[in-house]
Formats: sequence, C-alpha cells, structure tokens
Amino acid sequence: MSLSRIRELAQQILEDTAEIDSRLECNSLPSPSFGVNFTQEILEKSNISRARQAVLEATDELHALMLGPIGQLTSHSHEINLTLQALYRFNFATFVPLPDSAFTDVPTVTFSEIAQKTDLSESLVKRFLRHAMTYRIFCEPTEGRVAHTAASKAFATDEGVRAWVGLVGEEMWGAASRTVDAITKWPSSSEPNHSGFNLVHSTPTSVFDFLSSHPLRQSRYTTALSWFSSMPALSPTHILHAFPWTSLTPDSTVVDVGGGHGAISLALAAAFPALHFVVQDRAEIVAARRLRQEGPVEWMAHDFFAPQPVKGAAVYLLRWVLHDWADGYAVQILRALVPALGPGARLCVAEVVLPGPGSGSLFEERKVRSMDLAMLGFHNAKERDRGEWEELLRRADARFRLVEASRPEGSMLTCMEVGWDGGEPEDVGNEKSIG
Ligand SMILES: C[S@@+](CC[C@H](N)C(=O)[O-])C[C@H]1O[C@@H](n2cnc3c(N)ncnc32)[C@H](O)[C@@H]1O
Repeated sequence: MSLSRIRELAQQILEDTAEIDSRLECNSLPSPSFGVNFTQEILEKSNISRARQAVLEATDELHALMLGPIGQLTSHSHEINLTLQALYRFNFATFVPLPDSAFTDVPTVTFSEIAQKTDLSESLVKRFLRHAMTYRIFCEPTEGRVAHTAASKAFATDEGVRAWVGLVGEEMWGAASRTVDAITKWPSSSEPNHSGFNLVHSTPTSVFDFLSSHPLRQSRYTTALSWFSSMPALSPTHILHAFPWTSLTPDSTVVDVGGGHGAISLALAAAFPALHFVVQDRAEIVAARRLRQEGPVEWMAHDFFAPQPVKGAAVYLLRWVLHDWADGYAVQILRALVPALGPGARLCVAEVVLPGPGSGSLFEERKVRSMDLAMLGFHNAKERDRGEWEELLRRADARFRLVEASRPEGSMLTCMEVGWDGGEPEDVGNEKSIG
C-alpha cells in the first residue's frame, strides 16, 4: 500500500533530519536548538544545505496540510510584525543581559527592569515579550524573568539584522498595509510615488527621494540592504561564477550602475584584480562613503536616468536595480546606457527571474513572489519572469540581445548576459571615455 502524503513527508523529514544531525556531529557541531549559543552560521556554513532545504519544504507542506483549508486562510499572524516593530522601536533586546561565555548560566532580567528602561508600562513590555516568546524570540526560564534565545541574541548583537527588522517593521510593513488602497487610488499608475509607502508615510515623493531627505532612515535602509545582500541567496560570490568575467581583457572597465556601497564590485575586484570598476549611485549614497577609491574600484555620483558618462566600458552591471522600477522607468534606465555602448559591450543584469507558476518548490516560489509584492508596496514596481525581461530589453532597444541566463545553485538572482548589436558609443563632448 502506498504511503499517504503526510506519512511520505514525515518519512522524508525523518531521513533528512538524520542526515543533518550526523553531518553536524561529524563536524563537532551541535544539533539545531533555540539555545542562546546556537547561531545561523552553524546552519549555513555546514554541509547540510540540500537536507536543510528539503526539511524546510516538507515541513512547510506538512504544516499546511495539518492546518486544513480554513486554517490556511486564517492562521497567518500579522501581529508578529507588530511585535517585531515594537522590539525594534523600544530596543527590548539591548536590556536583556548576554551571557559572558558559552559555559556560564544564561543571565535574566525582570519585565519591570526592562519597563523602567523603556518608559513603557510593565504590562505592555510583558505583552510584547510574551508574544515574541511564542516565536522563540526571548524565553522566560523562570516566571517573571526574561532571557535571550538564539534569535533575540542575534537581534541584540547584529546591527545588520536589527536594521533589517527595523526596515521591515517601520517602513515595509506599513507600506504593505496600504498597498491595496494605493492600487484603488491609482489603478493603472506606474509612478514610483503611487505606492502603499506614499500613503502610509503621507509623502508625495518616491522611496529613494524620501530617504535622501531622512538621513537616519537612509542609513538604516543602506545597512539593512547590505546585510540582506550578504545572505547566502544574495551573496556576491554567485555573480563571480555566473558571468564570463575571465573573457574580459585585462584593464577592461566594469560600470556597476546603482551599485550602492559597492559590495559586488569589491568582491569582483578581489577575484579579478586586472579589471577596473566604477560604482555609480545617487549623490548622497556616494557622499556617505569615506573613500572614493579602493584599489581598482572607484565611486562616482550618477543618476542612472541621465546618459551614461562612462563610455566604452566592457560591461555595465545592473544588479538588483531594475526590480525597483516599473517598466517605463526600467526602459529609461536601459536606454540611458545606449549612448555609451561600443561594439562588443555587454550588460550583466542580475535579478530575480520569476519561475513559472508551480514549476518548482512553492516554498521557494513564495519567497520571490513575496519580494514581487514588496516591490509593489514600496516602489510600485515588480519582479519579472523571463518573457517580461526579454520584452523589457526589446522595448528599451532592439539591439539588446539576451545571450545567456544562469542562476547559480543557491542564488536568488539570475545573471542575464545581454549582448549589444550596435556601433560605436556616441561622441558627447567631454564625457568620460575608457580606453
Ligand atoms: C536594491 S539597491 C541595489 C544595490 C546594489 N546594486 C546591490 O546589488 O546590492 C538599488 C540601488 O539603486 C540606487 N538608486 C536608486 N535610484 C537611483 C538613481 N536615480 N541613480 C542611481 N542610483 C539609484 C539606490 O540608491 C540603491 O543603491
């Protein structure tokens, strides 16, 4: 008799968790726990990625089956966003003591001591923290005393994690809550200032313009994005293998358009030291950097809607840039490159390529479709599938040609190599030309 789906899933979970335990044990690493000494690196740096992914997918399906159809519709908790926003805003984690070493007892603090430091009532502190504890963020080893778990310790000690939780709680969650209202108000708009973000923050400017006049929020956005980009699925290392960088002649120039703080160019420069890199971003992002040059990497303020000033570069890299913009604007960004493109120029466009519906794991597909809706709520923008990417390139200029699209294992982004079938770059006076 064949096994039911729930027993098939349970069987698979049993086998894959056994593999995880034995691999961790072989490396003298602990089995996953919520204990304060367990870290994300143990999961991510160990050789367990296949089995871990399989357990995540199987438990996700098993959980949905056990909830049942009504449970699937009604059991989602938006209140976790409320609690995470409160953890961020009131800094609860910093008032809970950290253990001195892995071998000492986990220290505790009372709800009332935390309340005194936050100026909130003890009752409110208790309500937020006890809700967080149901997600294993903090614990209460003896009644009335709060201690860290692995997750709350990560929140207390990792600035990038804190910035990410802050960005989601303070900016993105509110934007999501007003996205349907924004679509109702501006039904067929593709303007970046017609989003849930605009409604919730009562601002007429786009996210990037808004952040530029709010330096603390800009700095949180940048820290959060840098942290998020360092996650395994977005690690700069994927792009090292997904594009034929070794085919470039020494001294070639790569222009990293909308390159932020340059994490990708710095990683590429370390791997391919014979290449030169120009990282371009908005003036305030470039101004926030202490150095304008680090080895072969140079930073330049440039609005990517204006004609590209670096002419004749070998590669124009756009990583995770076009998904912030609706089609009309993404077309403008691509067209602004055209006057700079010489024979043989290539684009490297690294972005999510949405999978065909149900073509792979729903657990993985949910992540990129969530990202798509996050872009809608934040920028009135979107993620795209392969056909939409091809159409976008065609609309920008018929001389763009998608040569190759490859997604390295474990990468959220696909690297699209785009060829250029045009002639010499346009000669526009004294703009910078690369030899
Ligand atoms: C999602 S981030 C991606 C950053 C980087 N490429 C990466 O992969 O980590 C988008 C970047 O586009 C930049 N940006 C937005 N509008 C811009 C503009 N008009 N000109 C140049 N850069 C811009 C933002 O400042 C931000 O650094």
